[in-house]
Formats: sequence, C-alpha cells, structure tokens
Amino acid sequence: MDPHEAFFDALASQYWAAADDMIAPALQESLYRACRQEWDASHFHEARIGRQHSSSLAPAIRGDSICWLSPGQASPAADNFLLWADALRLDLNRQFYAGLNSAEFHFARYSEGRGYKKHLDQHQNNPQRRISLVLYLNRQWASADGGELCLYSPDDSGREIQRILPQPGRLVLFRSDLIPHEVLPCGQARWSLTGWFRNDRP
Ligand SMILES: O=C(O)CCC(=O)C(=O)O
Ligand SMILES: [Fe+2]
Repeated sequence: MDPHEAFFDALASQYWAAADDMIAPALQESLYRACRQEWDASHFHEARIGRQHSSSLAPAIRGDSICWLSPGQASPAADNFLLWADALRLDLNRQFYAGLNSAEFHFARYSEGRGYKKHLDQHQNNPQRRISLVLYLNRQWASADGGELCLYSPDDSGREIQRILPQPGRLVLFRSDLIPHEVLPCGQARWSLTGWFRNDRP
C-alpha cells in the first residue's frame, strides 16, 4: 500500500490533508537552516496583497515576509525540496489527473502578533493555483503559541472545519479554489515554506 494513500484519500474526500511524516526530518531541518540563512541575509520582503500592478502592503490583513525559492539559485536544501515537491506533483497528477504542470514556493516568516486574515489562494489574480502546500519549519510550537492555520468549509466560509498547529515538519495540502483559510496571530516568530501547484496553460 502507498504510505501516502491515507493522505491522498483525505485530500480527495475533504479537500485538505495534514500529516507529520511526509517529509524526512533531515530535509525539514536543513530547510529550516536555509530559511534562517535567507532571513539573516535580508532576502525576505514583506508580502503584498491584491493584483500584481495595484498590490499593497497591508500588514493587518497579511502579516508575513517572504522569500521566493528559485531552482539552482537557492540552497541545496531548497533544491532537494523542489525535487521532492516535483515528485509529489507527479503523484498528485497520477491520483487526481490534476494536470499540474508547474509550482512556486516561498519561505514565510510571521513576526510575533502577525497572521493572515481569511482568504482563498485561488483568486482572479492567480487562477492557475490549484493545490496549496504549507510545510512548517518551526523548531518547536506549543498550543499557547497560537498561529494556527484555520480551515473553513468549502460550502460555508463561516464554518471552521479544522485548526492546525504549525508544528515542526507538519505538511498541509488543500484545494486552492475551495478552502478558505486564515492564519491566527502567532505568539512567536512562525517559519514555514508555502507554495502552490499550478496548472499553467502552455
Ligand atoms: O502559513 C500558513 O499556515 C498558511 C499561509 C497562507 O495561507 C498563504 O500564504 O496563502
Ligand atoms: Fe493562503
């Protein structure tokens, strides 16, 4: 049996899935170190909201700073992650005939007190985003640290269906077009790798 079968089943039936054993601890640890290096090198910038040409900073809505990963230019850890993510993309295509043909990822850091208000990842600006991925890189995280990812019902965006603590190595996938979600304010700096599997028409 495919060890990821339960994960894919959950994604198919409830449009989201979370697991703590999808990524090797050594890769997670090296990604955390790579992410910290990018932060220390001032390679992060504050994330913006809205359309590309009229986007704005709105830290009360979206409070993270991000650093995009580009193949070959990033660290060996990031390159290993991109290879791993590409294998996952092919698995998703096999399982769901999803036609995912590209992906984009960034490191993200939320300072203490910051979050990201409820939103969908697939919007007019980004119709190509199909599956969202979040991998938490925090070294440790307790419930008292807040910063949960809250998922809401695809049928009723007012109904919370799950709260997920950003614990080390935890991976979450969800349908970018269907699952409204929110990052609650965090009690300490919150580190993650976030991205999207896309369907870009040739
Ligand atoms: O970090 C998370 O838990 C989710 C981040 C998110 O929703 C986003 O970057 O669009
Ligand atoms: Fe999001």
